[in-house]
Amino acid sequence: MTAPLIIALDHAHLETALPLVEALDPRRCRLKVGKELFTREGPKALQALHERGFEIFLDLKFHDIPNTVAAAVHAAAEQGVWMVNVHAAGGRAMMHAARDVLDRHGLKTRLIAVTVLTSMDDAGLAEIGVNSPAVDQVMRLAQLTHDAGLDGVVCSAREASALRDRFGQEFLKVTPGIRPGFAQQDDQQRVMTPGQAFQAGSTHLVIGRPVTRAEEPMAALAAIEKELAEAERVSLGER
Ligand SMILES: O=c1ccn([C@@H]2O[C@H](COP(=O)(O)O)[C@@H](O)[C@H]2O)c(=O)[nH]1
Repeated sequence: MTAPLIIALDHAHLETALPLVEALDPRRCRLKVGKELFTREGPKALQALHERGFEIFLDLKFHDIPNTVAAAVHAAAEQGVWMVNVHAAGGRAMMHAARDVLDRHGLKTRLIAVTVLTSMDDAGLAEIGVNSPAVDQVMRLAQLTHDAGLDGVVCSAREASALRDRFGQEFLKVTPGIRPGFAQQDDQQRVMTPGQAFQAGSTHLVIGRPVTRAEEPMAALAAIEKELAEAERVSLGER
């Protein structure tokens, strides 16, 4: 199995993230840099992680007018990140513009779109005027994302099997909200365990606090890898 794990470096400073980074191995995982770390440290954080051999998912979830988002996606891709994302709710024209700028410049950075945040449940969606279950809204935004030619979506693992059925294995399903049995749910609503997520068809599992806040992060990571290997054995046995 090529490592499907993406560790979310939700640290305040590069300096506090580096001890964990030094313990990790680029063959075992990719790294996700999000709003907090990037806002404080900027491109130098990407450079430091690239120098250590990691592929980076720059998770800034761009959501603005097409011209602005395309320029931001271009800027991210120029820094050599493996993956970048936008909000699908920004709409078809915005996603087209982002796709187009990468294609015109021959940039291979994966471009994906956030459907419904994993911290949202049906009640939370209703509060913002979306009166359909999360899974329906995910499928609606994923269809738009697919039509706009993006490489995949951010969704919860709970929607992964429906997405696999409609769009196939190649369309990326990047799933945060992963909670192993030993971890707390925190602010996540639509959660699954690593094994369940793998079996449901997640192509990449984003994991933050269950590893980064664990008393022994490397032991937590090893337990997750063991669970994934077991899930893979089961799924191979089923074929
Ligand atoms: O729908 C989404 C989109 C992004 N995230 C990000 O993933 C990680 C999850 O961290 P945990 O500590 O494992 O909860 C975090 O960086 C979020 O910004 C998400 O959770 N849900």
